[in-house]
Amino acid sequence: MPFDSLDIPLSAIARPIAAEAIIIRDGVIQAIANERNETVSVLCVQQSLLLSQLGETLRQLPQPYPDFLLLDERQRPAGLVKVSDLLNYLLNGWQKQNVVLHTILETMSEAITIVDEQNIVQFWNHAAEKIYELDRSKVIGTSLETHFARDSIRLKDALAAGSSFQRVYHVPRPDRHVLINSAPIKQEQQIIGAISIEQDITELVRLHEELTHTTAHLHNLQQEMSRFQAADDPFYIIKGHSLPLQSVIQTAKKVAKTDVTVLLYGESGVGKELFAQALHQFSRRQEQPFIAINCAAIPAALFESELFGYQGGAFTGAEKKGKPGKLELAHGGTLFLDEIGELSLELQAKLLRALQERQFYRVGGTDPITVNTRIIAATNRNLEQMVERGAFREDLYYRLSVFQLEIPPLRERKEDIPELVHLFMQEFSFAHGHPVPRIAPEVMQALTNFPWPGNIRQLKNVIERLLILQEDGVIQLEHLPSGIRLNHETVAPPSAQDSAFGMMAVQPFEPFVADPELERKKIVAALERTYGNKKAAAKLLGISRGTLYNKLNKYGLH
Ligand SMILES: Nc1ncnc2c1ncn2[C@@H]1O[C@H](COP(=O)(O)OP(=O)(O)OP(=O)(O)O)[C@@H](O)[C@H]1O
Repeated sequence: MPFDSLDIPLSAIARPIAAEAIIIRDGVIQAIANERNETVSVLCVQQSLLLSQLGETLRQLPQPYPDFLLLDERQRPAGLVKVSDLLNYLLNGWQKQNVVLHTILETMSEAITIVDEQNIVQFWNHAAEKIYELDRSKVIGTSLETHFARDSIRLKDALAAGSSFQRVYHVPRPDRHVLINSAPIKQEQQIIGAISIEQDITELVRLHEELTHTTAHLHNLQQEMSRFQAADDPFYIIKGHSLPLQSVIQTAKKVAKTDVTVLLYGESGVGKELFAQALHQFSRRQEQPFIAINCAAIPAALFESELFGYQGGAFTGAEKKGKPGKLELAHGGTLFLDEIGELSLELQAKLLRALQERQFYRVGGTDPITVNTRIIAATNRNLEQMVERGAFREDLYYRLSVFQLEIPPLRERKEDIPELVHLFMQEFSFAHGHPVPRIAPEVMQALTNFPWPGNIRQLKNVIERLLILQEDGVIQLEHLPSGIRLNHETVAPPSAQDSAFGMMAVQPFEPFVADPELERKKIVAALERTYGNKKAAAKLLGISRGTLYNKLNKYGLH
C-alpha cells in the first residue's frame, strides 16, 4: 500500500478464478463455487475501492463477510478477493502508515499533543517531553489537567468548540512561550479528540527581550552622545537620573553662575570633584583655569608654599626665581580645595586670612598679591561637628559654606546603579578592547542591593574587576567580590522603593514566606526572569533546586 494512498488496489490482492466456477442466474452473477465445489455468495466490486467506501460497503453486508468477486471495466469477472487476504493487506498497510506517521511526529521539533474526547492524552512526542520536561510515560493516559493549570490548556477550546486556531501565542507555564496550532479531530462530524502543535519560542522571546534592552540602552547612549556633541551641559559627565542626584544638579547649576563660595559635602567617591569641575565649567569663569589642591595629600610643611607660592630663594631647594601658588594660578578661575577637613588649624588661619582680605603673600615674599579666585571646597567630614570639637575654625567654616551642596551617597539613589554599571561596563570594555559582556540578572540585583561605602569610585573598581574576571561574555555571581556576594545572600527583603524600578523585578527570596500567594508570585517572577531556567531561578531565589521543585509541585507550577 503506498504511504499516501487511500485506494485499495483490489486486482493486486485478487486470486485467479476459473470461468466455470462462476454461477450466473437470470444473467446476474449470483455466486461462485469454491475449491470444494460449494456455493459461496459473493460481492461484486470494481477494480479498486476507496477505504472510505470499504467501510460503508462492509456495513451493509451480513456477517461473516463474503468474499469479493472482482469485475473488470467491462463488468466481466476478473478474480476473487478473499476477505482474509483483504484484511491482511489492510493490516500490513496500516502498520506501514503507522510507522511513517510515528516517525514524522517524533522527528518534528514542535511539541505534539493528541487528546481524546475526554481530554486524555493519547500521544505526546519527544519534543513535548523536552519542552515540558515531562516524560510520556507520565502523561499518556492521564488528563492534561494533572500537569497544567486548567485555564492554560488551549486544546480544550479545540475540543469544546470544535474550532481550529493557528499561531496563537501562549504561555502554558511561566517558563515557556509557545505558538500553538490546534484543531479538533473529527470522524464523520463527530469530535473524537484534538491535536495541538506547539512551537517553542522561549529562546526567541528571550532574545527579543535582550534586543529590546540593548536597543533601549543604545538609545540612551545616543541621547548622551547628542548631549555631548552639543557640549553645552558640563554636568553631563555626572551620570544618573535619580531624583536626589538630579535635584542637586539643578541647584548646582543655579549657584554655578554666581561667584559664591561652595562647600561640597558627601561621602568619599560620590563625585564631589566631578561636581566641582562641572560648577566651574558652567560658570562665567569656564575659560579661566580650574586648579585643584588636595589638602590631605600635601604635607603640612609644603601646603603653605603650594597654596601661596614662594619668593625666589625663600628656602633651600626652592627655585631661584620663585613659584606662584595655586591660589595665584587660579586667578580669574576656580580653586578647588579638596578634603578641606584635613587642613591643620594653623593653615586654616592662613587660608581664612587670604580669603577675607582677598590678598596674600608668597612664602618669603613682601609684596601682597591680589587675586580674583573663586573657591570651591569639598569634604567628607562633618565640619559642624569638627567646629564643635574645636578641630575646625568656625569663621573659616562660615566663610566656606556660604552655599552647601550635599551629594547623596549611591545607596540613597540605587536606581542610578544599573545605568552606572552599564556605563562603566562600556567604558572599560572599550579600554580593554573587549566586547561588552552580558550581566546575569542576579548580578545586577546584587550590585543594586549593595550599600557601596566607597560609592561610585568603588563601583567603578568592581566593574573593572568583573570585566577582567568574566567568562564567555557573561558576568555571573561568582565573579563578584565576596563582600557583595555575601550581602546578596543575606540581604533584607525588598523595600517599596526597590520595586519601583524594572531591574529589580525579582527580589531576594525569604525562605519562610508566611503568605503562600506572595511566595508563589516570587517563584513565578524568578522563572520569568530566568526564562524558565530552574537552576538559575533557584539561585536567584536563594533556595536549592530540590526546594524549588517541591514548591513548583506545591503551587502546581508546571
Ligand atoms: N555621577 C557620576 N557619574 C559618572 N562617574 C562618576 C559619578 N560620580 C563619580 N564618578 C566617578 O567616580 C570616581 C570618584 O569621583 P570623585 O573623585 O569626584 O569623588 P569624590 O567625592 O571627590 O571622592 P573623594 O571624597 O574620595 O575625593 C571618579 O572616577 C569619577 O569620575
